Amino acid sequence: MSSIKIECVLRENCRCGESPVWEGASNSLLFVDIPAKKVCLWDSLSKRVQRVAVDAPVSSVALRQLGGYVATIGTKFCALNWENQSVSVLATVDKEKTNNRFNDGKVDPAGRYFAGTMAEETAPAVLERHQGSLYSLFPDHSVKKYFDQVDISNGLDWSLDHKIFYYIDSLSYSVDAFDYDLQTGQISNRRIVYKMEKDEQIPDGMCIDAEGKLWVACYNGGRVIRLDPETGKRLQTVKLPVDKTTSCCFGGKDYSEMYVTCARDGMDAERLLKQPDAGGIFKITGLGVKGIAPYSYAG
Ligand SMILES: O=C(O)[C@H](O)[C@@H](O)[C@H](O)[C@H](O)CO
Ligand SMILES: [Zn+2]
Repeated sequence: MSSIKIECVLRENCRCGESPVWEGASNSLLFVDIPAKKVCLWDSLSKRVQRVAVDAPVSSVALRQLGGYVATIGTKFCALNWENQSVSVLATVDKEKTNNRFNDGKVDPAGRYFAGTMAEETAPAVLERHQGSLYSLFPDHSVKKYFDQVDISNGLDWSLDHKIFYYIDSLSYSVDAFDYDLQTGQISNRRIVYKMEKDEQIPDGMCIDAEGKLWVACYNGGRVIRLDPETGKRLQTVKLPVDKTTSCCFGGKDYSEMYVTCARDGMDAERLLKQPDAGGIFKITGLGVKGIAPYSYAG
């Protein structure tokens, strides 16, 4: 057995930390704090953080082949120039839904930026139902809409052979799979691969490991779980010292470390006293499995 170590590497006090992405070229972790409207870049060597403020909730961030990053800000797919901190809009969705915003997003193996929307919450997981949709931004900046009726669009990733797209609508309490056509970006044949158990609470962000197994952050469950999408079985549970674990990614040397984001919003003063690292960035080592490098947006 490997010995698992969990460490809060950055006490960022995020209201809702999300979208951790490892940037190998800079040995850094990118992430967002959605309601705080900021994108952060934590240098794992110097331990320093750079922060860029934007003008609306920023729900995901990803690498861009041209340099800089892309991010979902409000209901816009945007390019983010890190050097001069400027944002340019690539496309806008849900124009008629004024209370909507983007939520989780990730780039597919062909360089398309997938992200879904949701109604803005009045409290964690309290919102008008069925307002969200799933979209992708193609490299030519055109937008494809896949489906609507989503509650909280979350965790997404692709199988190692790129033939399956994994997706979470949080309030369905399940992890779903679709057949994926990498050439066209089409999805089909939705099915459930895992149903959350009660104490696992709300499924949130997700990533795949180098063995094709899924890691799901459990919001209010204070853990990440490892799932076998082929058998539908949970293989492992790793508990963290914070309840509101929101997302996870692999990073570090050879992608052998896992980074986990979490939230403070929705915790009362007493809970916050017991969980002083809530809103921080956690590093898990000793998992004995590696991840894969993130894909970069191709437009
Ligand atoms: O980051 C997200 O996915 C949502 O924006 C968050 O608000 C919470 O994770 C959600 O409330 C949990 O269901
Ligand atoms: Zn999320």
